[in-house]
Amino acid sequence: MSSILLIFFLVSHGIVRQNHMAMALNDSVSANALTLDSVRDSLVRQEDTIIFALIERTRFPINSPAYNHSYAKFPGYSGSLVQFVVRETEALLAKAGKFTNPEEHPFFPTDLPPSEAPPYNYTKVLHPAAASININKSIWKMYFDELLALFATPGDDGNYASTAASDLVCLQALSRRIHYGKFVAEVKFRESPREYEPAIRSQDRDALMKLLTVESVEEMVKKRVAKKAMVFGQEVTLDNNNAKKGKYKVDPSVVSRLYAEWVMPLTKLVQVEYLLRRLD
Ligand SMILES: O=C(O)C(=O)C[C@]1(C(=O)O)C=C[C@@H](O)C=C1
Repeated sequence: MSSILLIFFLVSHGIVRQNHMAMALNDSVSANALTLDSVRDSLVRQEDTIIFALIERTRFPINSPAYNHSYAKFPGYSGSLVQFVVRETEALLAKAGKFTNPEEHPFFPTDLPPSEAPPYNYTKVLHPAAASININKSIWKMYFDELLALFATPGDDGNYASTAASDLVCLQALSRRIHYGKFVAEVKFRESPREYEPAIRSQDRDALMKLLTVESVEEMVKKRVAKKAMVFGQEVTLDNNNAKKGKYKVDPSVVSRLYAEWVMPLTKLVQVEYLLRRLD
């Protein structure tokens, strides 16, 4: 029963998000309305999603059996509980049409079932080569090998399935944000094709990285996400005297570091990968 509830939660969650992002495509990333401001607005909004997802994950301690390959045997699987939850959920959401949206990228793309939903005509914004770019392997590694230990408290409360469901929400939010680099790169290319074309023709990664980097924006992003972590993660009480000042559900410096060391560098990597293929 509980696994049915879990799947139901994940499905409804995925579908709600998909509708939200489909709106984003229609509203802010329609082919003509594509501007650097509109894609940056989406990145700013996605910060909220990521920070709330991290806050939700902090409801559980680290719960390491969820990541231990020998914890449980699920039929047909040799991996961990979290792999089982992510694979099974992605298979279900694939049938419901999730991955027909160019903003969505599966963590386990091999053997995904086809969509059984009626096709939706997403605005075609990206170069077709975008479909070949999926860096979720690096995002998975970063999340489990580096990030998790920085914000989840030590301990074990037995809630492994819910923990895995929370991890999935974090992973999806991070993946969507990082792969949004495709849209950022497309808008940058459209705004100054003459600047980008020589570096694309010579397949010069370093030159592309230099062209697309805006350090002042990165500084702003790092400060803003730390501030959001303070605002979203504070203890809210009606009694001012009881407010636990300076105690946040997720450490603002960890969120800032997440963006500085992983989210922005990986978004830039996606941008470079996309631009390298932009003239194919
Ligand atoms: O806003 C941009 O111009 C982006 O390319 C996005 C982004 C980011 O990931 O937030 C990445 C590279 C830039 O150096 C600044 C910010």
